[in-house]
Amino acid sequence: MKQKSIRKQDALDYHSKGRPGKIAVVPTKETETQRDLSLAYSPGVAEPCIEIANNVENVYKYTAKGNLVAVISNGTAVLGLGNIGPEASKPVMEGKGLLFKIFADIDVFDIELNTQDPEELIRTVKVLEPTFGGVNLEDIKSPECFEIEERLRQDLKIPIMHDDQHGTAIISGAALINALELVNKKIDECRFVISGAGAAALSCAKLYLLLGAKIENILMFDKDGLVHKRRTDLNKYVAPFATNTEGIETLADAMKGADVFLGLSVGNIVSQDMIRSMANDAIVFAMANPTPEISYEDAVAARPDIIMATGRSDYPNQVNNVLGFPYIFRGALDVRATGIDENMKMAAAKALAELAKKPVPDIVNLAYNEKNLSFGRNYIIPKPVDPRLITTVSIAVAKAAMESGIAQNPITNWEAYEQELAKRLGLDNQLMRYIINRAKRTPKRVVFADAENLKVLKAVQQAKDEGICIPILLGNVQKIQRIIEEHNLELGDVKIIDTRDAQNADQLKRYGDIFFEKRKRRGYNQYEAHKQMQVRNYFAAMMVETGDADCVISGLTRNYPNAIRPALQVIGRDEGVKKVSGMYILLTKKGPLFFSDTTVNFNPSVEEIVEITELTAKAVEQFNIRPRIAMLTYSNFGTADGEDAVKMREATAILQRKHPDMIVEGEMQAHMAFDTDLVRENYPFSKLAEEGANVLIFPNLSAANISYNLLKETGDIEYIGPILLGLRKPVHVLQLGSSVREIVNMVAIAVVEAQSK
Ligand SMILES: NC(=O)C1=CN([C@@H]2O[C@H](COP(=O)(O)OP(=O)(O)OC[C@H]3O[C@@H](n4cnc5c(N)ncnc54)[C@H](OP(=O)(O)O)[C@@H]3O)[C@@H](O)[C@H]2O)C=CC1
Ligand SMILES: CC(=O)C(=O)O
Ligand SMILES: [Mg+2]
Repeated sequence: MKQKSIRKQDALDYHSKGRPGKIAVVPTKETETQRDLSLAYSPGVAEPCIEIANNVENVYKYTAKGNLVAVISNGTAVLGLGNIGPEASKPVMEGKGLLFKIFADIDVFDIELNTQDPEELIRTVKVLEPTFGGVNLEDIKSPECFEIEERLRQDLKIPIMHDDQHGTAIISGAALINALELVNKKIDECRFVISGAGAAALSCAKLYLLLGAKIENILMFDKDGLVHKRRTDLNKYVAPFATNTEGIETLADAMKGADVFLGLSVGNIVSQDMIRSMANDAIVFAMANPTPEISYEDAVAARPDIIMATGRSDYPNQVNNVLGFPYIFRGALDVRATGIDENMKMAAAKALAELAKKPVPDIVNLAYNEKNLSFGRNYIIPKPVDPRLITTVSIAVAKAAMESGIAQNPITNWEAYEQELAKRLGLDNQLMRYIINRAKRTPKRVVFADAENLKVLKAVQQAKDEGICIPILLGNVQKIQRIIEEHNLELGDVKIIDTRDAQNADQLKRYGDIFFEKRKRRGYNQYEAHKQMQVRNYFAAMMVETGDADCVISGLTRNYPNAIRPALQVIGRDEGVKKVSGMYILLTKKGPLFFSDTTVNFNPSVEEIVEITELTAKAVEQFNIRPRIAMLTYSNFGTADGEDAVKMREATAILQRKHPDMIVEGEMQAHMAFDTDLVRENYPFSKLAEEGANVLIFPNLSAANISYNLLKETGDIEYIGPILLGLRKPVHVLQLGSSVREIVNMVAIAVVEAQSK
């Protein structure tokens, strides 16, 4: 249920590796030629400038303003870390930028301001208005944040929201609606204890009142204790929540018999006894970040009837404003709302609450390694990776803005808008997420043939932490342990086998006997067969062959044919397979592309092309993707009769005859695989006329190899491969230069494959 906690060094490495930080600016127009540059900059750029000068509304037409949000902080209330300053807040603000982008395709400039003076901050944000389509204020401490936001809301004509106030209120409001429904309690009868009287807590409390909570049923605490009428230090935002109840001093007193605890303060201030003292079916939202008021484990261990939520992604019920801000701004920007009003916030809260009750898509279950998430005590609110959030919440917000009369650009075709929203979700990382999560469901034993390598060991660490595999390492025990220690890896009691160690003589003997039986009439004498087992790639393959492991990740290599020989000799091909082949997956923005054969067959015959295509189609289906196959060469449907053109034409004909349901088309040039307009116009019969290809089969190894290498080098595209197709059991060979991430991806692919063997 819970993921392994994040290591400090991993978090630091993540931020510092490669280009420091997490976001960058990328051009969205062509910039290749001198003409492009003349259009992008002087002289061409003067034309949109003049158009905007004539009518300022044109700024939305000719610039990025309409999709650009400023995430602005002064670093005074950064998560629960307090006033740590503007520079120290930057990783959080870049993080918000990243989330805006991946969840709602909104571009962000994060702006960290070196001021604690509200007037200066207000003035600064005001003068920034021309640049941005919206402003997300973040981690600005109370009470200053209230006035700052209020004044800016009045003065700016673009949507503005202090996320810690309203984002948090919306999400926790949705979670509260659902939690109360589950425990069958009425909000107006519930007793609330709120720890924190800052930006988030006050805003949540106000929304709870709107939802029906009674102010006399709320006890609020700040750093100095109970917010009570007798106190003289309360500011005007907190004062309305002051109670006149007597006999309650501490949080522990207040928690007795309470129905709901809301924590938006600091970590570790609630004890198990306090949780135990609450009313039946207690609702506990311990939302301080990164450390909640009470840990998830402690709270659920304290009593069985609790509904527990935190702000963290590694436990059930993540009540975090990430579920709101990307989609609220998306909806507000798309209708060009002049603000974000109460109606829009309430619409977002209700849409979220409703979404949690709908059946959960498979991709969400997979992402959380759950079989069947459904509305209940451990699922009161949708998960952040739910692809329906963008359509559900953004549409609700856009509609509400139109109802409020603050939408300057009302939407008329909701169906088209919904499709447009769905397209905004990047597809490039979905496949890998799916594969990794499928691997996590039933992790397999993966033997790493070349474990004396830091990159491999780092990948093993990640794969183990993520729960993808049970690793077995081959190599010199001392050497591996030294690398583990030097780099502070924590592999616990992972199994390490040295194939040269006399201690493993029995296993070697057993494997040698089996190998000799297999190869005794194929060039090996008894001595050689046994000796060969000391070679790690052979030993690893034999572990899988004998059932001592489930899949092999073999060494980082330059020579592919040599590296797959042990697997072929020990494990062999799948039934009916004449030749193995290799596939690469390129993770593009438009979704994954599968390339074959990139690795094994230099110049395949028609029959071999047919087999390569069949093996590739089968592998693609394993990832739950319907293959749409283009048979590539230099000719289109008979326009040339060269050797490769004829080969691909004949292979297509055979495949179409053999597999009438297969979407396979050819022969064709590569651009015909994607340009559906061109295909419809010229070759309307093509099976790829409506939707382009996702599988590309090449006429020979050169073409395939050159193509994927060009794409990955010039397109900055992440790839996985080569994935060996056609073996009886999964063995995958790492290319020299594979990164840690690529190795982890490969492990996940091998595990998924092993699951279906
Ligand atoms: N899960 C989520 O989505 C979100 C979580 N949060 C979390 O909520 C917390 C507060 O954030 P925010 O409102 O922006 O910050 P603020 O600085 O505006 O508010 C912090 C509040 O916590 C109070 N506080 C501090 N220590 C204690 C204590 N020991 N007992 C009771 N109250 C205490 C402060 O009291 P005083 O007023 O006396 O200083 C203040 O009222 C942070 O941990 C943040 O990470 C925030 C937004 C979203
Ligand atoms: C989630 C968030 O915004 C916070 O903890 O401050
Ligand atoms: Mg925040």
